[in-house]
Amino acid sequence: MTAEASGDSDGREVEFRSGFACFVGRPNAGKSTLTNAVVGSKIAIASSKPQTTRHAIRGIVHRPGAQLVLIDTPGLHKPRTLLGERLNDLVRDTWTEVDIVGVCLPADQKIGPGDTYLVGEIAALPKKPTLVAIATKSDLVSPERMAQHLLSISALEQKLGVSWAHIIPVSATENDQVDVLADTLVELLPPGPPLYPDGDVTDEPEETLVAELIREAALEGVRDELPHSITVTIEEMGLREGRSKDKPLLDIYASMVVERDSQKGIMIGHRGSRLREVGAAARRQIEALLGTPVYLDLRVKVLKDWQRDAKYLNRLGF
Ligand SMILES: Nc1nc2c(ncn2[C@@H]2O[C@H](COP(=O)(O)OP(=O)(O)OP(=O)(O)O)[C@@H](O)[C@H]2O)c(=O)[nH]1
Repeated sequence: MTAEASGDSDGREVEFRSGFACFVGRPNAGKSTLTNAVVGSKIAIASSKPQTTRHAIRGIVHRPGAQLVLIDTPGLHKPRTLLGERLNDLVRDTWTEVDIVGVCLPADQKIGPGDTYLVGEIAALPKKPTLVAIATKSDLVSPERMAQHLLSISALEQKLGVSWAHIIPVSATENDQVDVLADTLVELLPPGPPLYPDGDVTDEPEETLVAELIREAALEGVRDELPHSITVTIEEMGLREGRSKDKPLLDIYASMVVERDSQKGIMIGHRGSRLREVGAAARRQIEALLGTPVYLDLRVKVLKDWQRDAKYLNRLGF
């Protein structure tokens, strides 16, 4: 058996498949949760606040004879800030690079203008990816409602001039049909060599994952426009020197960046209570992800109106 081919049950050589897929859908459609479920590991931040995904995070699904790389994109939305515009560009760039696009259409909501706009945009791309329609959040609806939803999805083919390779209902939270979806995506991949070492689940640098986990903890319980104003930077990260190999400690110095002094107050909380809670929650998640005890030094910084400022955006890596 070579690295690029594996035997099937009859002992014949089958070609290795590899490629990229991404999930698209309106904000809150369940894209991040589904990416996590398919990859089987927590790599993309999922939260109940719409539009909290900012990075194209890749998760890697390994199957005998195939490798699927999943890209998690932010929801496409009407840009109100420079950050919004850059995020939309990022989404469009991603669509042109992937082999498969999974369009997430939440079963608990009627297909609306936002969805048809999105599918229409993909249909107009010069190089069309293979399209799979995914009826997400199947656990929230009755079989009757699901049947109706699947019919509406099917009707989009004629209405928008697209063609679904498959239409699949899934529940990411109940882990229903997630395997079926993963297998389907893998089957649709073109022949190609493995793209990542066996066993890697993501190519995101550890620092990005850590920053995302802190941001996820910071988003817990905040309201209104604040979720969009928070970003996290890692100032320094490294194993503490002088510790024995079996007792490592990872030092992380991180800042939660907000746009205004008033937001800083909210993030810190009464006598620092919120900051402590966020720090503790984030530390638990980071330790679980990296398997190392962590010392987390977490601060709050104000970068005035960073979402509208090109200089800040560049500095923050957007
Ligand atoms: N009941 C149920 N809830 C789900 C399911 N998948 C996602 N959710 C919930 O829906 C909300 C949004 O999920 P996300 O995965 O963050 O959605 P998203 O499409 O990535 O959102 P954006 O980042 O805003 O584009 C969260 O509260 C999830 O817990 C599902 O299969 N069933």
